[in-house]
Amino acid sequence: MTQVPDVLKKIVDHKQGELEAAMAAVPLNEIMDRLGDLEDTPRGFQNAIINALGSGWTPIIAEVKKGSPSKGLIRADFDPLQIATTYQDNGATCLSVLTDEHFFMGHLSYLALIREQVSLPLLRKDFIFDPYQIYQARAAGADAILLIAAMLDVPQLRDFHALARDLSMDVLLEVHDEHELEMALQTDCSMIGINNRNLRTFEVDIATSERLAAMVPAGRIIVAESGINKREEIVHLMEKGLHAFLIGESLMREADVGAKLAELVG
Ligand SMILES: O=P(O)(O)OC[C@@H](O)[C@@H](O)c1c[nH]c2ccccc12
Repeated sequence: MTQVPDVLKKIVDHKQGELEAAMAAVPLNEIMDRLGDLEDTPRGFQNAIINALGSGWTPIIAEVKKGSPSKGLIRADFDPLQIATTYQDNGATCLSVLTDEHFFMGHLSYLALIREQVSLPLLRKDFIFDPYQIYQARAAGADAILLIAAMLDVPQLRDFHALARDLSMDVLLEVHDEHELEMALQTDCSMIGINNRNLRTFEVDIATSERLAAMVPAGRIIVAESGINKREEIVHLMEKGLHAFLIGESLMREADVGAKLAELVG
């Protein structure tokens, strides 16, 4: 692991406490029992993206996001289920659901709430550093998890990816520079997210996606993450080899979320 950005350190420190409380309340063996009883199987997150691409559709992973550490409250009138339904009705391919409570104003329970009413595959968007969180994600109704290279080492990335696959979930492995991309390429994770947001400065530069995508060998799905506002940016990034787009804030800021998503899907 290289230098972990301060904000990630702060988040992980806080989450360590939350994790201990969760493990005390619901021990891992109980979660495992629940998983054994789960009737539903994960929805193919990566397959939904591949199918969209195959039919000439722009794959957008629309994010259910109330706030963030850099922006504070993004949307005051926040109803996760209503937003998820609007995303589904307006052409989203998959959904990303923030489950971090303290920094992103999300909740783990949003996954099950949304899953009941919406048929799109769901990504648990959180900061994962312990296998417990991966089991917890599946039990809560996630179809895929996010792994962040900036806060894990290569053996962890490999192990966590393998565990997610054992539980039939997909993995979006997030990188934001060349070094992290090299780490990602040492795993067989087939879906790589390129975060345009620098976690040290919070600055967003869409050129990051373009620069790093050029270094990804064929055969992996490449997702551009953060700071995407316009259809033209998506068209440009598609020409540069990006396959899918993870978009939160520019949707959540609109009064008419559905119209904005329809415009981005094109
Ligand atoms: O709201 P934006 O700029 O469209 O970005 C969405 C998503 O990329 C961002 O929320 C994100 C990317 N990686 C993360 C890791 C944790 C929490 C959040 C994120």
